[in-house]
Amino acid sequence: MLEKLKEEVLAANLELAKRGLVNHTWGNVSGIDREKELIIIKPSGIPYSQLTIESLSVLDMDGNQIEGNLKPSSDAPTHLVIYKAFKEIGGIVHTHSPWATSWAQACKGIPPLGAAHAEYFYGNIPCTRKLNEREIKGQCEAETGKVIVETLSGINPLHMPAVLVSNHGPFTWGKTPMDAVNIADVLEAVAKIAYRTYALTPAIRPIDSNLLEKNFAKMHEDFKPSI
Ligand SMILES: O=C(CO)[C@@H](O)[C@H](O)COP(=O)(O)O
Repeated sequence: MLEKLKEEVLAANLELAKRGLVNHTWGNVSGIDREKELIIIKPSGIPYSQLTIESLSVLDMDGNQIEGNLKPSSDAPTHLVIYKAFKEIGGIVHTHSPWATSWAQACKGIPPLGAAHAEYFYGNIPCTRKLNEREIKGQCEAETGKVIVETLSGINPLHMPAVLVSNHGPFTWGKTPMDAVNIADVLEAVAKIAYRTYALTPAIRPIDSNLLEKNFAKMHEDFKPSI
């Protein structure tokens, strides 16, 4: 089971690079084995072109390294906090993809402006509050996870599978690592389209709530629309 998950995490990391969602060594994908309570994550600072099964880091839920000789991603504490809070997810992606990161750096959520957004995200893609000085000087990556969980409070994470971290970039998730990559890809497109929509019509209003429901329901069998 862990070997299969390693294959999935490697494939998802390589796909992230193939789709142009990451530059240099930025970003990372992880996956979780809920039975064994272990996560597998990209090693820190390693180019995507050099990734192998053996280079991946296996961590327990306290962040202790169980397998792998390389340093795990510096974002591992963020991933761990998210996995502990969102039990229904199996994979997490972090990127600095330019359009989504532009919104994150501007500390702005992305309102639902059209059907493409509504098929994947049920409402405004939220942006976290900024970390305070104590959080930045403390365990900043774990605090980033906490502020993500705080931002998604009361929201089904599979209905809002993305967040923008203020002054940083996007995190996305899904049932599998590859699902989280697909969401990162859609998020980047939605962020670009929304930016251009505002450029054309700065006073644009969000999509009608009935249209939001209808489009979201089309893609999510578990979602029961009120109309
Ligand atoms: O956002 C950050 C750093 O703030 C990271 O996503 C880096 O882009 C990659 O870090 P490593 O996974 O290589 O440690």
